[in-house]
Amino acid sequence: MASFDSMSSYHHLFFTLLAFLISCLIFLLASGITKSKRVNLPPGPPGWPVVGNLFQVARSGKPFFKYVEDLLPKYGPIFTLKMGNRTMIILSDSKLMHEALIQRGSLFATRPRENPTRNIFSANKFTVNAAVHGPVWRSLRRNMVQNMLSSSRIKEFREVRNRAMDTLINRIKSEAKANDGAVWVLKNSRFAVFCILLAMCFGIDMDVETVEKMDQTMKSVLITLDPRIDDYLPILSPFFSKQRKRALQVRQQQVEFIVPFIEKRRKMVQNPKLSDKTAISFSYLDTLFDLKVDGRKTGPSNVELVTLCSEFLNGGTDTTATALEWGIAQLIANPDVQTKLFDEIQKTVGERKVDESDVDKMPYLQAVVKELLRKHPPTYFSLTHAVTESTTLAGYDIPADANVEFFLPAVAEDPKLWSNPEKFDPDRFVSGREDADITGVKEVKMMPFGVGRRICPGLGMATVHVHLMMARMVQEFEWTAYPPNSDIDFTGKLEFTVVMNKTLRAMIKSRV
Ligand code: HEM
Repeated sequence: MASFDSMSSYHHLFFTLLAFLISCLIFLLASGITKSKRVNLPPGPPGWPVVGNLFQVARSGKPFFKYVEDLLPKYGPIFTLKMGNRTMIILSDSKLMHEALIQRGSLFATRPRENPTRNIFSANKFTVNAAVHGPVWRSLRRNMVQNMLSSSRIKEFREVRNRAMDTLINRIKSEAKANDGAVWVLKNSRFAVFCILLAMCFGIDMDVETVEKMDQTMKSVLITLDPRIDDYLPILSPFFSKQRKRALQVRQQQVEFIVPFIEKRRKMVQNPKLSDKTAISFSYLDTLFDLKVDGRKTGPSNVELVTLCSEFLNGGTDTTATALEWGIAQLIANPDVQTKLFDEIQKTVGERKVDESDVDKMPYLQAVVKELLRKHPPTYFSLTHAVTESTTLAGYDIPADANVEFFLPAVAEDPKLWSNPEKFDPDRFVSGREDADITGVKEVKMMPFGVGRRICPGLGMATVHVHLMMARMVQEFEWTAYPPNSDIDFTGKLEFTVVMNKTLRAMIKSRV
């Protein structure tokens, strides 16, 4: 049986390869006759026919961001990588980013076509992040920004945040007690922010078990969304039928798990008497049930609601927790910064717990967080952009179907824009020596949240979360290296965000 199976898959492989080679030939002939002379793409490393640079990237053994970083000295501010049937144009220069995203913002404001797996999970681009620039995107984004993420709405969830912060501190305390003072930073921050977003999204405070199940569901979705080679070479898709089946299964599990929470909330909204004691007065779902989406007659279906809720949770969880992990690592490596921050907290709030309204009165905390987001943007690329119609930039063609990528660390560590960019130095912002508008309107010097029309709508809320967690964690504990006196390794690795290669475990000592 086994040998028959392998024979048939051998034939399968043979005919697919044959088809692949014939397609290569047709492609080469066709592109030779039609296009190659007309499109003046930015320069880039020479690639192979059809696959382009795909195998060079895959075989380099480097994370993609490292591969790109290593090409910068040679190819500079704008270059091309051909990844199978995708043309990727990578920007790494502050002025070009400003031109694309601010000066010519609406032209660069759309998203490229999705691969089939992403289409399943985005319900055919029915999310703020995946929608093309048009009426659906406008309706979904307006709703998210105005009805959920405006500063007045964010304030309404203050109690949810306070509860999550108390839980965070208690979890850290008990983990330290059980492990001679050692705690994992990413895992704990992630749990705290996930609890906040879950409550905001579904309108209930969830117990630990449900939170963990929800987390598992979200994680399996993110793993399924990892790019595969057939995303770039669709001709290879016959070899990935198992993965496609698995993606559909994961989607079904996600929908089956989340729809009951949606239905529960729907009933509560229709009949407030059904609310139980865990119910919160307002939620993201409430804004979505009857949402009018331009160009559509009906509101979102349950499957679409699952998609929009997942976007809300995924957008803000790993990004925020990643910032905390790098932040605590920097406080450990720079004890003078930690002391200065603690002194400011003490001076500002005294013995009571830090409240989010204190943040305005703590310029050093703000400087630490800003420096942290400059030095360690949680994602090294903004989400992929595309142009609404073919255009040129820096004298090169940008075709309408190209992926336009913005490499964020290149500007945040550009020695032409920053003094000592390598150094983690919050004082650069306090002394007035340097500054940067994070929205990039006048100039792009750092863009951890992107800039322009697609700028992260969660920016305001995310900064509240990072400031508050950082302040509470430093107010309660003194952070040092684990194992004691060891050096922190600041290399990063790509998971869903760029996290620390060696996940941060730290020693804490209670300050009270
Ligand atoms: C420290 C935390 C966060 C960071 C670093 C971050 C970063 C980013 C970046 C770089 C983009 C891409 C911008 C572009 O396409 O040019 C983005 C988009 C987005 N973010 Fe965030 N984000 C964070 C938190 C959040 C939160 C809390 C939410 C919501 C709950 C959120 C929801 C979104 C959405 C929906 C988009 C897509 C916007 C669009 O396409 O119009 N993010 N974010």
